[in-house]
Amino acid sequence: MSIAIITAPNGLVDQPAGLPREVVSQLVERAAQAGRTVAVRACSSATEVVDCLRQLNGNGTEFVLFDPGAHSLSRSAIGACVSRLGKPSIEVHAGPCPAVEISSVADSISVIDGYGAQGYVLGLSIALEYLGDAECENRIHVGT
Ligand SMILES: O=C1C[C@@](O)(C(=O)O)C[C@@H](O)[C@@H]1O
Repeated sequence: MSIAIITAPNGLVDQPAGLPREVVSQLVERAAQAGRTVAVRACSSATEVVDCLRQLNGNGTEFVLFDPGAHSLSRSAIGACVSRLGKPSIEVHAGPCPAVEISSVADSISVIDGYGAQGYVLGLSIALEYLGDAECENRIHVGT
């Protein structure tokens, strides 16, 4: 029932750990509207990202948004880890990212880069649509 969001160390400029509080609120609210939950993990090292990904096995996570960080070696290790998970995923980068190793990751839906923390909000919309919730959400009308 849930979407895992894993951020990398220094994934956002001027934001050493994790996502801004208002972005987390947007993510939680948007997922809740669609009857889902988000689990946001701010990692402080590539090892932690890998550990987080491993913990997603069999815990009900349906979709993964993740930032593999800057280091190319750890990026490929993280890419392999996501591939092994076998869950649909989107790689999110705050800034433009030249290397897209994730294109080789099984079940990868997309790569989002250059939208800062809002990239996760965009990623969540894509994830919810992919999981088939967008239609259900549109059945709720507030106002006219
Ligand atoms: O957008 C970026 C830049 C980056 O990809 C880099 O190569 O430095 C590292 C990512 O963690 C971050 O999200």
